[in-house]
Amino acid sequence: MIGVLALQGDVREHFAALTAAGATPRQVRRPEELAEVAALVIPGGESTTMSKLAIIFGLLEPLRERVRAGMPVYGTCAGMIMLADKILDGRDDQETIGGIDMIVRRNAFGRQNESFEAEVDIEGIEDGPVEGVFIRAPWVESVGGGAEVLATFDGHTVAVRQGNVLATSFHPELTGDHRVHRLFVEMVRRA
Ligand SMILES: NC(=O)CC[C@H](N)C(=O)O
Repeated sequence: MIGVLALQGDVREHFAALTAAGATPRQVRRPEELAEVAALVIPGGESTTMSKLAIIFGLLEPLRERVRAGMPVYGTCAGMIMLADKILDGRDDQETIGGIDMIVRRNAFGRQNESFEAEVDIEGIEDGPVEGVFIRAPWVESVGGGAEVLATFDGHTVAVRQGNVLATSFHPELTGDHRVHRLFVEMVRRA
């Protein structure tokens, strides 16, 4: 059973992608719901709003604890920002869950290009590149020793994995290509 953090963002699209990848998704809005899932997807959306709502719903600390305890998590775009140990260009009061030893810059591609698509080769994904949908997307400015870079675009890191935590700058849930979700479901099965 894989939860989708349903505070804000493209929750429905992740539900569809996870279902297509063979998982059973559940909405997570409350700590009790978090306790019932084995893994979690953090959708794209707006990380400042997600941060605020996670605090209001009493989820921030429980999320940090579960990630520290090894729960598999996958974050796309705003979800990637939520999984960064440190962010740049965030709001002053913006909190993250953390989990990946990386510095992520919010809206990094956005300054050049609000929204675009590009082919991205991802380590561990076979049968060619995925179509990366970038929407006011962050990039990974730097990663620490424990984090593994899985993909770059235009010289910038756009997919990272550290142990059971996976993050992409782009939105595979919007493409109908479920290979990244299948990769995550595999990670969950092996965890
Ligand atoms: N597509 C997205 O998730 C955009 C992320 C958004 N720019 C943020 O800072 O949270």
